[in-house]
Amino acid sequence: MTPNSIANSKQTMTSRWSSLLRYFSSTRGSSGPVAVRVDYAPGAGRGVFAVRDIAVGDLIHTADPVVAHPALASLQKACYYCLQGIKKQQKTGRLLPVTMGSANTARILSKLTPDDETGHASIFCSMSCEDSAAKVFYSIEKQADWSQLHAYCSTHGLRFPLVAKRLARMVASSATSEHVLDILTHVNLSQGIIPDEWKNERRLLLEALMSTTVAPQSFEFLTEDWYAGIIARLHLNAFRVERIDEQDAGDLLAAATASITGDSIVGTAIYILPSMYNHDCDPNVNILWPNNVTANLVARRDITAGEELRITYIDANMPCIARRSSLQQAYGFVCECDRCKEGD
Ligand SMILES: C[S@@+](CC[C@H](N)C(=O)[O-])C[C@H]1O[C@@H](n2cnc3c(N)ncnc32)[C@H](O)[C@@H]1O
Repeated sequence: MTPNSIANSKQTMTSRWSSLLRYFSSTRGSSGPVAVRVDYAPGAGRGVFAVRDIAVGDLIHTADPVVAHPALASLQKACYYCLQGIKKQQKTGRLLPVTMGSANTARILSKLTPDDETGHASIFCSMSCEDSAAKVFYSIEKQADWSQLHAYCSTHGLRFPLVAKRLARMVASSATSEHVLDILTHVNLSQGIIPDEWKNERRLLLEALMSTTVAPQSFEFLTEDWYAGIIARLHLNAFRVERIDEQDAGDLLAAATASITGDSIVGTAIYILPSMYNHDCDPNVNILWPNNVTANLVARRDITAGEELRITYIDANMPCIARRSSLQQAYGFVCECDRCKEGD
């Protein structure tokens, strides 16, 4: 690297950082002015901080994902675009969005492919979701046979390749940039070597995309390095979107715990601002999905201006040793929160 290119890359980082901060400073809570800023958090990289006092139960801000994908097991139970729950009315067999309670009938559109091993159909909760999906990914998706990639994910219990699949289609249709996740932190590959599993997933993805009528040049970005960069970021930043049970709805801790431990996973999503939140085993913020894939960041207790806002990445009800080992394994850090220090 020449001194000039170093200066340029620093400038790019600085301007990226300030545009990110500008974005964050325009993020408003439900009640009142800007509630958060992103700054350096000692010992944990970047973090999110309160810029004003926040009361328990306040919605601090909402966040829409960069990309999301329903779990394979939820394909007939959630909107293929916004992940809103959909249930079948017993009497009529009509499909209704779960949270809206209206007669807005969801429609089964078409099978992903006629010979899709999963046999699932994609369902949208509204015309607007169907239109948005068509614009950003669905028109390309409908042309391809995803059975091999889906079967691979089912067999190996994988969800990240599905998110990468949707992101690749969004990039190919210019709905987003191939660099959209660059700003997020990522796992470091051992000796920089891309694991064979990731190479295999990327090959299945590329083969399916290449079988569409889209010009092959549209997928030039989909190199092994690009794919590895996406998966490496999903590992540290992706959220499991889970439905809040009605009985948990009034209890924020129960709802947050259910969203981490529950087996009713609706899908996987990746966000920018929520990915900047660090972990604490006694968090002051919950991340919840009351309706669909739009995340709600809600205060778990009264928070003072300047305090760092933290969520929990794991089931905080586990014993200390289990929590620490799970954080170390999945996120690569040793938790030094007050609870862990006290061995609680
Ligand atoms: C989702 S990111 C959170 C934002 C991150 N700090 C950043 O700069 O982008 C998760 C990573 O943040 C760091 N982190 C989060 N919580 C932490 C904590 N309690 N202690 C130390 N590091 C933490 C770890 O490196 C972890 O892999």
